[in-house]
Amino acid sequence: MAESKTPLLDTVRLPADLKDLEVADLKQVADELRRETIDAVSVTGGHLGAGLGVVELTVALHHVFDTPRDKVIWDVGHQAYPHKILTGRRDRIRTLRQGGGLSGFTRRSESEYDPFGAAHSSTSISAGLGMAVARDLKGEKFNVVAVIGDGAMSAGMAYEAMNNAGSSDSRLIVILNDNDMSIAPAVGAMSAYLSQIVSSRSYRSFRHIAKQVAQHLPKPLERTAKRAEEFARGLVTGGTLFEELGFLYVGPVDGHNLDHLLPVLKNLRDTPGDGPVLLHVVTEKGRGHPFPEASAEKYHAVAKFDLVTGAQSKPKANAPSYTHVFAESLIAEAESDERIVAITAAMPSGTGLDRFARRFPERSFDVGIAEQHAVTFAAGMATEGMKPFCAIYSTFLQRGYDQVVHDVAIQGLPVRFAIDRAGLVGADGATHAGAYDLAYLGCLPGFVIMAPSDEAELVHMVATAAAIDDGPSAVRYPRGEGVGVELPARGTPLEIGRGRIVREGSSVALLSLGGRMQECLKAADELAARGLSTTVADARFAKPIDTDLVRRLAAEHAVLITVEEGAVGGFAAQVLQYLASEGLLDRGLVVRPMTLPDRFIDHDKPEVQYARAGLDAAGIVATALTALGKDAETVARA
Ligand SMILES: Cc1ncc(C[n+]2csc(CCOP(=O)(O)OP(=O)(O)O)c2C)c(N)n1
Ligand SMILES: CC(=O)[C@@H](O)[C@H](O)COP(=O)(O)O
Ligand SMILES: [Mg+2]
Repeated sequence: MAESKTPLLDTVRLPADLKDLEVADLKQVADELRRETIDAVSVTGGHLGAGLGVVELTVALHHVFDTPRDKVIWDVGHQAYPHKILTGRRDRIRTLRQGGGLSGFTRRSESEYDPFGAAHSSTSISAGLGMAVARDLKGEKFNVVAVIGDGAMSAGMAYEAMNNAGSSDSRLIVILNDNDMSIAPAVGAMSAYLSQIVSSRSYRSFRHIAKQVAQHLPKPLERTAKRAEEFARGLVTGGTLFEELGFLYVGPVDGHNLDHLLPVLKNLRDTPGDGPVLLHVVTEKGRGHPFPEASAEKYHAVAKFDLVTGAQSKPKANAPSYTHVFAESLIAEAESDERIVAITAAMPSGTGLDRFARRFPERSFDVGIAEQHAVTFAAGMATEGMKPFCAIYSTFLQRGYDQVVHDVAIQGLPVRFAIDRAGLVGADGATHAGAYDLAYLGCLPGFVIMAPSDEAELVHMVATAAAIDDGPSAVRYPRGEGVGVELPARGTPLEIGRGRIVREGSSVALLSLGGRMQECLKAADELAARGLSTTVADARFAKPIDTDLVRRLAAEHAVLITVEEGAVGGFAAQVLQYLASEGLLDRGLVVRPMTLPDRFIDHDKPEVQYARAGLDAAGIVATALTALGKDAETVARA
């Protein structure tokens, strides 16, 4: 039998198995855990860099704390693969992000060692404080540890939580995992501030930290006086921002050095005290990656790869991605309009705006993970006559919703939203699905909402958005590659609220919005083969809808089916509202709205997710046949 490459890790099924190990053994477990993480991700693909950076921290936390009684909350959860391996999920680790397999993030339903589900960033301090306060109210005793990255620390939620925690008596341990990286290099004043702390102080030894902790964890009665003293000390010595917010700041500590980490964590665990503590650990994203020539940003998420050569097995692209086409179209528009500016919230490569930034560095803004700010920042620019394109994934724009309503829509400001990852996104699953934007934007007066049926349409829609100067607009498009159509050199603005007929028929009308067009065309072929002549129309606009087109389709067909990659309440709701208000449903027209179903769809290949949602050609055909009152067998025989 081949010798195991991970002999010591093989003896660790649960964190309890780490408890009695000596430091030297824990170091070996960490080395083996890193190897196992790399091996697993080479099979599944996924978020590799963040996990590799917290291998030692993960081992140390599970050795020192009594999980799952003590709660460890991983912010975002994309760094939790080593945690999953140590918490009873090693046997399924090679199913990460695959259909039916482990989630790529933490998830309460997956394990009692995941006390809080995540995937969107910067929630850990709020959730941790909630747990700590509940614990104290119930008179229970356990530790709560929130591990948050420097990138996640740029979001408003983290500050809202610290503001609350800093005035709370509840003990919460926040570990700031500072690797000086978000997905892209970390940006902003906070990042510069953290770098300044790290460079101005050498790593703190346990002796130093033990003294620091002993001095600064006052007994409850002395607390107020002590706080005043800390504040005064901060003014004199330039104490950290965290101290001034009411945290005990500990660090910086080398997050890869177990000799330092273990005693510091034990010290925090064993020293009674109230109020929050922040332990600043410094780590390297992608630490120990076998192919160090790749950049740290490339480590963030990888496709399956060959363990020997490092070659990633990405399927060959047959067409440019929508993201790429968006970026190139925006650059083309910006060449002739210097008012165009582009904003991303920490996703420069994901949104394609890294290309824009290379061409127009001074007109490009990465504001960090700060979607709420990104939206209102764009609104501010719009008031000054700039033409902001705010490029945010559909799922992350949810966080900026009040800003979209209050700062953009109500003021009628011409902010252009480039909403990437619309629809189902595959391996990231339900947390990242772009399911709701059609519903949450469609209800806002004055918004123009577009969705391209192919990448050439996207080029025209970017040009349309650039031309809309009297109110907000949005273009939403899916993850992944386009259809492979020829691209125009430059977009031509579309007539607002005007769709188009793609194929003429007579029995069934398929009114498609966005990326399901190819499935509609396949469905039309299949229906035609069964003798059912089918019209296929491209709505282009979810708002305002093309009422002439809807009226015509309703008048000329027995069945009208709308198809969209969005949740209930989106495009179909607009069409049904119109049909019902105009009395067009009163005379026997059969309408079927095809949306994402009213449930969350787990991670899987996108095509499987869509099939499960009934939004593939087969689902459309079945819907049409049922609407006509025919079953597939009868039609096939006829
Ligand atoms: C609200 C939100 N915006 C954007 C993202 C996309 N995102 C996932 S991880 C990440 C970087 C996080 O950086 P950091 O917290 O420092 O963790 P690291 O990957 O460096 O360990 C970003 C931008 C997200 N998950 N949630
Ligand atoms: C963890 C996270 O939120 C991002 O890394 C996300 O997984 C990126 O998704 P894309 O791969 O679609 O850019
Ligand atoms: Mg980071």
